[in-house]
Amino acid sequence: MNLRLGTRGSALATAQAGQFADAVVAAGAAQGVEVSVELVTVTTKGDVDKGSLVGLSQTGVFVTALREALLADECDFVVHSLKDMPTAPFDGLETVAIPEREDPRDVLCTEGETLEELPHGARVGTGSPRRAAQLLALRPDLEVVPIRGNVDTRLGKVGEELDGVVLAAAGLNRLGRGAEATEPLSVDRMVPAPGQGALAVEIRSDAAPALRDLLGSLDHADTRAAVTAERSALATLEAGCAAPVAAYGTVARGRLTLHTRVIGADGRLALNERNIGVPSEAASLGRSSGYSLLGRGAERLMRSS
Ligand SMILES: NCc1[nH]cc(CCC(=O)O)c1CC(=O)O
Repeated sequence: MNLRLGTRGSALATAQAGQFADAVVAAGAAQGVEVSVELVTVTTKGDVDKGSLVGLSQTGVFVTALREALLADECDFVVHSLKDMPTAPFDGLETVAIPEREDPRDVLCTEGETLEELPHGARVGTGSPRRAAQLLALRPDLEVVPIRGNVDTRLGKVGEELDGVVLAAAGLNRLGRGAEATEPLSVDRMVPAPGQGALAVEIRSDAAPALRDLLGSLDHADTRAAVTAERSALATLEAGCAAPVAAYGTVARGRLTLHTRVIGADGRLALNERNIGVPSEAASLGRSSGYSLLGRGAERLMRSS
């Protein structure tokens, strides 16, 4: 089977596409099918536009061009960072696999100081309202500096105009730069973005059964349940990935635990919900967590940012 995998051209996107392509080839070999995967680079509006990420990402610019290329049969499947995917389903496409999640945590990258050790008023860069608010909750004295750009650009500012940046561990690891993380921030201190560290693999709804089976074999049930709950909380809150909404689910011993956090822009007020359910009802667990937060005033808190 000769397959075309559509990917963005950024270093992170091509790294994760390449790693996933290797996994597809290995899955084929395990099933006795010879598979080759060719990467097809698609340029997205998010790669071109130099404006602020906030607002842009909400409309899923990173994702739309890949989906259009898939619908136009320029490729056979695409891989997205699940974190960047809008929660609304997309007509004509389906998520055939959510592979096992990478490290879901955010990490602080500095010249050696931990978050606690950074000097008073240190400048820490992030373009994410979720990271900014949680940073301020932990260290109200910090100056959070809005930045965007690829991982390389962000890391390059450390020791220059910034004392540190916060990035996703998964992105650094996929780029082979995990050693540049100074301190992983625990999922309780810095609750991750819904879907952080996970990938979503999409195919056309009319894809051949052999392709569907091959890619479907890479689905990881526990990851799928966890991110389904996280994203359903996000959708219930009617928040995009630029909102100060964090959600992290885990499956252990047949139970799905979901921690959802909505936090005001200055970090002084946070609402937390911790809910436990079963993986088969992940979506409803996320929904009830979202509704509880709305009932407790989450909407006003989200508007404050
Ligand atoms: N919004 C950008 C983005 N989308 C996915 C990742 C990498 C990690 C992941 O899969 O969550 C990143 C970079 C980052 O947030 O540091």
